[in-house]
Amino acid sequence: MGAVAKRDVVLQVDKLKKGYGPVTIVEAFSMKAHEGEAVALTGRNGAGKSTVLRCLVGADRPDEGTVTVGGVKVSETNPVIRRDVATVIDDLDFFPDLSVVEHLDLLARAHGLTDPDALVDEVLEEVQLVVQAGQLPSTLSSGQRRRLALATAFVRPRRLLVLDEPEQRLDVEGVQWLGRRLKQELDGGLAIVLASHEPALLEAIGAKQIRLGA
Ligand SMILES: Nc1ncnc2c1ncn2[C@@H]1O[C@H](COP(=O)(O)OP(=O)(O)OP(=O)(O)O)[C@@H](O)[C@H]1O
Repeated sequence: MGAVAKRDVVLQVDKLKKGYGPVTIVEAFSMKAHEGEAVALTGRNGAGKSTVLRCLVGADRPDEGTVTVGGVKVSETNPVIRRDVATVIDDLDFFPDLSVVEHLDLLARAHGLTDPDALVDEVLEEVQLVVQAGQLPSTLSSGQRRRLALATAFVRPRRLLVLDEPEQRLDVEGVQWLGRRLKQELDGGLAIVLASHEPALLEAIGAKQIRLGA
């Protein structure tokens, strides 16, 4: 029997508590995600999945508890965290006057890739936005905007991928593609944490499931 390689912990959450006003949404929430591991948050609408994900990427500050990535405490402004964590939590904050290809090129360069053309072309092909490469985000269909948001995660360095319902608005083939793509990422050693209502996607990537709420 071959030895199983020891996988490093990428994300560690300890006793996270987060609420809004007097309402506690999550409490005493702890989890880990190792290299090559997918962890899915499931549960009903309003259970707190997005709330947890926002705390994981530093977009929201926990009321209590700690979140670390590679041993470094998470904050959105920490350059180590910004380098290591690729996030697709929503797809609304595009620059209105940059085309699809310019978005991907800018992002890749901002993360230190000096000649990203080949990678950007490859990712555009993969998300089927080659024809739309010159369009502004506002002219894309809703599913195409989702594809662009997902593409942004694949043109930059990453150790941890955090995705909020990545299957949203994708067509059937798109969801199947996403399953295959995320599996490749896992095989390459990435850790993935996602919220999802799509059991087929979770099965495709062999995600460990954590159910929030009742
Ligand atoms: N900024 C906010 N102010 C007040 N309440 C909020 C805020 N953000 C979220 N909530 C509440 O927190 C709860 C959890 O919301 P959250 O978006 O985390 O749920 P979710 O599990 O991701 O749901 P869904 O499956 O519908 O996406 C909801 O009751 C929501 O109304």
